[in-house]
Amino acid sequence: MALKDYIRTIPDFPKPGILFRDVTSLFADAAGFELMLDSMVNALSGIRFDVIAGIDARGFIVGAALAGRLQKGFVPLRKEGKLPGSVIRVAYRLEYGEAVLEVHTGSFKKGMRVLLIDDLIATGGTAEAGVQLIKAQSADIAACAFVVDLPDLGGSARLQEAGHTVISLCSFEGA
Ligand SMILES: O=P(O)(O)OC[C@H]1O[C@H](OP(=O)(O)OP(=O)(O)O)[C@H](O)[C@@H]1O
Ligand SMILES: Nc1ncnc2[nH]cnc12
Repeated sequence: MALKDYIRTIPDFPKPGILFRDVTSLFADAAGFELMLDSMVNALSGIRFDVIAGIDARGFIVGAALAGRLQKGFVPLRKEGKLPGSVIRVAYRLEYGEAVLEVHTGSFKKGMRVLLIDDLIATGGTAEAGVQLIKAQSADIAACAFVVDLPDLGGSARLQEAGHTVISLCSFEGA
C-alpha cells in the first residue's frame, strides 16, 4: 500500500468546505507508520541538520519519532500558553483559522541547522510561523519536511519561493 492510501479524507471538518486529510489513520497502522518514517529518512538523505523542530500537535508525532530514529534532539513549537519558560511568539493564519505558535527562548544556538517538521502543509501559514520562530533565534532552516502536501493551497510553493528546501512524502490535489 502507498503512503497516501493510509490517509483518510473527511469532508467538512473542521468547517464546511474543508477536505480534512486525516493522518490518524496512518499513525494507527504499524506498517503505515514504519513506511512514513522510512520514506522520511530516505527523503532527508543529503540534508545536514542538528536538531528537529516539530509543530504542535501532529508534527510532534512525526518529528519525535524521526528524532528517535536519527538520534537528534527535538524542540517543540507549541500552541500558545503551554510552554512554562520565557517564549518567543508568532501569530499566524492557517487554512481554517488563526493561531499562535511559541518556542522557548534559547532553544536553538546561533547557526544551528534546524529541520522543521509537520504532518501537513496547506496554506503554509503554520510552517512560516515555525520558520520565523527558528530564525528569530539566529538558527538556520536546513529544510522543511511534511508527510502531506496540499499543493493547490500554495504553502509549499511559498516556502520554496522564500528559498527553503521543501520535502513532502505525498500530495493531494484539489486541496
Ligand atoms: O499550512 P496551513 O494552512 O498553515 O495548515 C497546516 C497546519 O494545520 C494543521 O494543524 P492544526 O492547526 O489543525 O493543529 P493540530 O495539529 O493541533 O491538529 C496541520 O497539522 C498543520 O500544522
Ligand atoms: N485540509 C487539511 N487537512 C488536514 N489538516 C489540515 N491543516 C490545514 N488544512 C488541512
